[in-house]
Amino acid sequence: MMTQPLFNRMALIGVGLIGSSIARAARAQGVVRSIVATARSGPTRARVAELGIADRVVDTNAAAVDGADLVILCIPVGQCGAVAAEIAPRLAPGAIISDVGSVKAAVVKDVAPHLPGHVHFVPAHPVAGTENSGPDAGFPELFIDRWCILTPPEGTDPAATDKLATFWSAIGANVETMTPEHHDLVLAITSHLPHLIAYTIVGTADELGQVTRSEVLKFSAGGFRDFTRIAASDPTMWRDIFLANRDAVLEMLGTFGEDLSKLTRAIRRGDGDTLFDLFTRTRAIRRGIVQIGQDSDAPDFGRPHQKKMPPLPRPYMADGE
Ligand SMILES: NC(=O)C1=CN([C@@H]2O[C@H](COP(=O)(O)OP(=O)(O)OC[C@H]3O[C@@H](n4cnc5c(N)ncnc54)[C@H](O)[C@@H]3O)[C@@H](O)[C@H]2O)C=CC1
Ligand SMILES: O=C(O)C(=O)Cc1ccc(O)cc1
Repeated sequence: MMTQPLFNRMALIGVGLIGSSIARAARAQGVVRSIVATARSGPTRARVAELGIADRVVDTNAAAVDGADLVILCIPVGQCGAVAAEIAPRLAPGAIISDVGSVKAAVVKDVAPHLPGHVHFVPAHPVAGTENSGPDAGFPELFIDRWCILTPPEGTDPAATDKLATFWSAIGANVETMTPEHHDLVLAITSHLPHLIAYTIVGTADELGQVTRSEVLKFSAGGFRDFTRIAASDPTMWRDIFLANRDAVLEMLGTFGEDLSKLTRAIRRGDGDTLFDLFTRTRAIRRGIVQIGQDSDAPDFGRPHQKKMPPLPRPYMADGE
């Protein structure tokens, strides 16, 4: 019985946390025959070559996609349109073009118009990550038991979507398909707003000047410490996410603001019942999430070396297994 890679040549444009994790996981699972990688900066390309996580490192995005049957953009969402324009003339007929961006509707709008009719565009978002960036931050187990959401535009060949779903399953993810708009609404509340809150609270604490550096460290065993981890996330990536998902984030912020006002009023009035009822409900929600097992403690993501990783799934076996 032969183990057949799912793709012949995978091109990764951008080899930071996500790109390098895909490279490591895809190689570990034998899902691709070879990996070509590129990144915008020379030092990153040199580091990727040094780490040996790709078979070939090339200098330009256009050169990277030559002959690739899978191309994944692993770059900030604000860069996707320009990069699609750069690579479009060199894309091989039948290739699957995907991305890993945290926002989907804007990426579809920016990328799709540049792509030739002879390729398949299947956007994706692995809902897995950490606050760290760059090729050294990646690890092959990142996607295990995490969701990967595919948002194929209408009219996408279902066989291409299925093939990309198989790829993500092979590197450990649970795959779900939805529209880009639905994705953006859900992620606005589950991921984007929490990051905005973390950036705000850490910024506010800093501005108030009520905590010195040493006191933050000393007393950060509680919630604030978790916020500082999230608020250490990449500024370029998160600037792009908020600009690209503006409408959904603003909608969620509106609701959040109303709820915050209700809590403010309850505190001002000494209305303990309102506080207690909410905290009881949210505790049950957290316990439900943990039982479902789709999410573990977020702080652990940031310290993968301290986390006991589940075993990798067995190598991908193509037809004839
Ligand atoms: N960091 C996280 O936890 C997660 C990030 N994502 C998404 O994945 C994407 C990448 O994020 P990370 O890997 O964390 O970023 P990163 O900062 O670690 O890596 C980004 C890579 O893109 C390259 N790059 C930037 N602009 C480029 C261009 N124009 N051409 C070629 N290369 C370019 C950089 O050189 C770098 O190698 C983003 O769109 C982000 O929204 C998705 C899930 C989780
Ligand atoms: O580090 C964390 O807690 C994250 O939430 C990582 C993350 C960041 C962006 C995504 O689109 C998905 C996951």
